[in-house]
Parts: sequence; C-alpha cells; structure tokens
Amino acid sequence: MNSVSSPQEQSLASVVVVDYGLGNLRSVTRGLERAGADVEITDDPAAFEAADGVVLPGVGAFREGVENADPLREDLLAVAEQGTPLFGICLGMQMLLTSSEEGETDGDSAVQGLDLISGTNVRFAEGQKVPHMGWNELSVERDHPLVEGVDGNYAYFVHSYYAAPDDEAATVATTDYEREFPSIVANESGNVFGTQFHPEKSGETGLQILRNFVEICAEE
Ligand SMILES: NC(=O)CC[C@H](N)C(=O)O
Repeated sequence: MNSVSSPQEQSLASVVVVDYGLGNLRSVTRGLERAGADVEITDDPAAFEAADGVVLPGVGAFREGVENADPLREDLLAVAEQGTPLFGICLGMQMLLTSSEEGETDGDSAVQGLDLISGTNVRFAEGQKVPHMGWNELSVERDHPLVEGVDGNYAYFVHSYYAAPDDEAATVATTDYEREFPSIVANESGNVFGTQFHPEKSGETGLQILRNFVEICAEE
C-alpha cells in the first residue's frame, strides 16, 4: 500500500486522493490542501472508507484508467454506496460513467466504467478540433453544492471525450465547445460527482470548486 500524508494545522476535512497509477496526484493534492483539506494519496481501501471524501483523479485514456483502477473497483463502489462524497476529475469523472467510446474505436471490446452515473462518454464530432484545450465557461444547469459561486466562471479543459449521461438530470453544468456538453455531472443522490475540467488548473474558480468539495466532505 502506498500512502503519503500531509497533515494540515486547521484541516476542514480528511480527503483521500486515489493512487491508481494515473493522474496528476500532486497538483490535485496541492489544490485540495489550499482548499483546507488534510490529504492522503493512497491505494489503501481502508483509507477510502475512513475518509470524509475521496477524489478519483485522472489524466489519460479511458481503457488504461479503468484497467489500472480495476483492483480498487469494488472499494470505490463501496465508497459511493456508503454515501461518502466521491469526486472524479477529467478521466476520473469519465470513469464514473458506464462506458466510453474511447478505446472502442480501435476495435477493442468496450471497457466498463464504474457505472455510478448511467451513460457513456462520447468523442467530439469529426471535424471538431480535439482535444478541447483551454479556458471555457461553466453554465450551471441545476443546484449542487459543488457549483456554489461558479456559474458563468471559466475553467481549464483538456479532453477529447465528454460525458453523455442517460438522464439529463445528471447534468449539473454545461460548457459550449461548438456544441453544449456536460462539464459537471452528478448522480441522483448527489454524493458522486465529477468535473470534465481540471479544478486544480482552473485558478480561483477551480479553488472555489475545491473549497465547495471540502465543505461537502466536512459535512459528512
Ligand atoms: N485529460 C484527460 O485525461 C483526457 C481524458 C480522455 N482521454 C479524453 O480525451 O477526454
């Protein structure tokens, strides 16, 4: 088991950043610490269970992410089941869904995501410049504590696929990149959610999202 802790004087909540061999763990950790969390980077399921909140980071391809996280699959599902806030970032958000078109285009069989939010991830249309890379606007579509104070603000994106939830009620915020796509999604009970953008790379808006997340965790 890998564990790296960074005690904070006045931490508001204990947050685990899941280490499954992918993802910009350090920058996510720094962002969460700035937001007031006591952060542990680990792959220890006991730590997931004990934490006030769990972050599933992610940079890379869907197939690699799902395969790397497979040994932790049941533990992540248990986190969601017990009502602990589970926050997926970019590829981590995409892994919360049922599946993705990514990795199917080369003829491979579909890999299954966590299916905590029913739906797939789809590629931007042929002819659209991908990846969608840069700052873009968030339009909040429905209330969720994660989006307090960020409607109309800008966040930083780097992705070629986006979430297509089966139920439009799962869409918390949208962003426009030649077409509107869900930039923040959440499950029905609201404790599982994800951002397509990188809050840890999104300046003050990203810090606000992370502060909102830490507050959600602190209420656990
Ligand atoms: N930055 C990423 O991790 C991108 C996630 C996914 N491979 C996509 O292109 O949408």
